[in-house]
Amino acid sequence: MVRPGRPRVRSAPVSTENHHRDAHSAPPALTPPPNALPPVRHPDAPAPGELLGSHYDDCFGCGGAQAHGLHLEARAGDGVTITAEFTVQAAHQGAPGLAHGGVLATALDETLGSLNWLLRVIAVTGRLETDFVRPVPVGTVLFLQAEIVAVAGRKIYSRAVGRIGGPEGPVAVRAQALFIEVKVEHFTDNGRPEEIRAAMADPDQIRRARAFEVNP
Ligand SMILES: CCCCCCCCCCCCCC(=O)SCCNC(=O)CCNC(=O)[C@H](O)C(C)(C)COP(=O)(O)OP(=O)(O)OC[C@H]1O[C@@H](n2cnc3c(N)ncnc32)[C@H](O)[C@@H]1OP(=O)(O)O
Repeated sequence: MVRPGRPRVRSAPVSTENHHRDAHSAPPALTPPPNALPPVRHPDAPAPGELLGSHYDDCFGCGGAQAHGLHLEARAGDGVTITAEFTVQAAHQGAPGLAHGGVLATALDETLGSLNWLLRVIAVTGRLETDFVRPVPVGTVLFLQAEIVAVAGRKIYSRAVGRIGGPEGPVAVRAQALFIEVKVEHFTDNGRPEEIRAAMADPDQIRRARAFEVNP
């Protein structure tokens, strides 16, 4: 029933195509092309089980210096896979008591971004498609699992799921992504000079940036 005085929202026919995709099929821009290759774990990648640590202290996803950041902790898995954990804090709410969808997308993005370290490639997110399957209450630990599916030139195709209630619990969020390999100049040419200068002055950061950049 339409209440008087309330503008009526007209809905156009909606394609149901995306609603019936299973977790393993991808929309066209996220489907690896026929010439794509399986990802190759770099010989110097962190060993399975090793914590990756933060790539940058001020990163909203993993940095320790961000009071309201996610403080996401990622751990290398077998092959080109990663697991990560993130505890939803009160600062991460959208609806009362529930995680904001953008924060959950950030957790997926950060986990997927960390995967590229296993290839020793610097890459940024080009496309990130997220399905929000279940609400995630404040206080919940989100258990993330991610893997690189294929690589085609500079394009890295990956996917991730986030579960609640335990590492084998029900899926709350999932994502498919396309990362694009970039040179370190992507950051040095575009980032705000103060932070770039500070990052470059930290010897450890430089080592990490080099490690990310070079795939000998
Ligand atoms: C100090 C240093 C520290 C370093 C630390 C690193 C840590 C990392 C931090 C991690 C934090 C977490 C992660 C984050 O949050 S990363 C932050 C969020 N992401 C960004 O800010 C990226 C912004 N975008 C760009 O800079 C450019 O658009 C990029 C670099 C991505 C591509 O521009 P570029 O000019 O270079 O390349 P191209 O345009 O020739 O495209 C190349 C190919 O890719 C395909 N394509 C592109 N986009 C899309 C799309 N949207 N859908 C589908 N396809 C797309 C394109 O068709 C082409 O395909 P093909 O024609 O070859 O087949």
